[in-house]
Amino acid sequence: MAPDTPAGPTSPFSLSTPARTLTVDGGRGRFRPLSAGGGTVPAASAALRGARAAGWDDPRIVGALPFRTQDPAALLVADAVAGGPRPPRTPDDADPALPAPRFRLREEPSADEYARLVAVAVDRLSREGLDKVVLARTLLVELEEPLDPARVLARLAAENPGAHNFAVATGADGTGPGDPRPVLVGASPELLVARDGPRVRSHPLAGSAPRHPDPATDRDRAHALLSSAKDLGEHAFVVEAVAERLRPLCSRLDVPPAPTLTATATMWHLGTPVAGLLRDPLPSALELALLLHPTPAVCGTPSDTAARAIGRWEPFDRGLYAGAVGWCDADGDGEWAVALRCAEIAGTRARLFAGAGIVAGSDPASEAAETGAKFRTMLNALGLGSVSAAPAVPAAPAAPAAPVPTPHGGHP
Ligand SMILES: C=C(O[C@@H]1C=C(C(=O)O)C=C[C@H]1O)C(=O)O
Repeated sequence: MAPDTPAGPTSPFSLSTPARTLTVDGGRGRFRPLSAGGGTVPAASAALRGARAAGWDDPRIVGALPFRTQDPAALLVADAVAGGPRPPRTPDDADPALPAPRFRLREEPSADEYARLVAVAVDRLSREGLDKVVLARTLLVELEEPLDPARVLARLAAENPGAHNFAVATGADGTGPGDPRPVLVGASPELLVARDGPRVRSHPLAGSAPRHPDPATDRDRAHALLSSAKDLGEHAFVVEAVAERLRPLCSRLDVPPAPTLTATATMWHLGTPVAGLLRDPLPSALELALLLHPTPAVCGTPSDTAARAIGRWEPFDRGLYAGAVGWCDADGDGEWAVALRCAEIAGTRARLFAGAGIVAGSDPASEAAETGAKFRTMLNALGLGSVSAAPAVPAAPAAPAAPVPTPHGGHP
């Protein structure tokens, strides 16, 4: 395993980015859940003050904010261990010799059902008063051996060196008696917000195309994305929303007039790096994350209408998926990534999430293929890279004798 393996199996929080790693030592570290009462921001300030008064070295709020603001967050106040930049990848990181595990898959909803849902959404957008809505689907994977979140995280970090790689104990109950608590593990390509003193940054993404193994086709896809009117329009909603929220707080805000390409191992995205200088009194990174979330990259435009449509149209609860994962220290500095390209792991089960922005010009089959391609990040990290590639979701391999048991409470 990588020498910088960011967390032991019991670590309740680990985040590793190209700039730093941040880990809560599950064995010896000091941490406690952030009490939900009285609002997140006052609770965070009180917890940080208390921890400082008690002599903690470097108390931070760490964890995850849910997609729906009314759902429970998974936040801790912790004496986190900060490390430097991630060392370069070692050949061992990717576990090349590991045999593909035996597994079963179930889609919720299936790629076809999802495409039908997208068609209905496209049809109803204007009647619902929506310019954009982000619709997601899930993939349930059941393996024979329990998954080790730390190992999955190490593989994600090896395969996605530019990402915000995270593992966060969700705080939810396990899915059955004796089941371990679920951990949200993922490799997000998207920076919701980072604050360093008065400097603020955000890197919204929207508009996507799957990578292709042939370099020429891969380049063609990237160029097509950069000039796609549908994707540029879908992207503009996100940048406008982020700029609109940040501008009143900033003495200066730089918003490039056009997006550039961001590449992950599996996807091309349109991205716009937004940077600014905050005015006094400086909002904390946690306040900024709560202010910006949910952006139209994961929700839609207008935001409230899109959130309600997602609640009606998606046949599952997002929980922490499409929320935000990150940290905020006692000075208010911090960094929050959008919780994407992730899975909730509990024991032998993983629930993968992937969504796509739907606008008037969306093609249902392409959006289904896009979500299929987005699953690849987690499938690869689970050792299921050989599962046939996108377009849609891979067919189940030969073998399943019995149906996959319900892996997620409340979804028969
Ligand atoms: C919703 C997801 O991704 C988001 C949606 C994108 C899009 O619609 O093009 C691109 C990047 C992300 O902001 C996801 O990965 O699940």
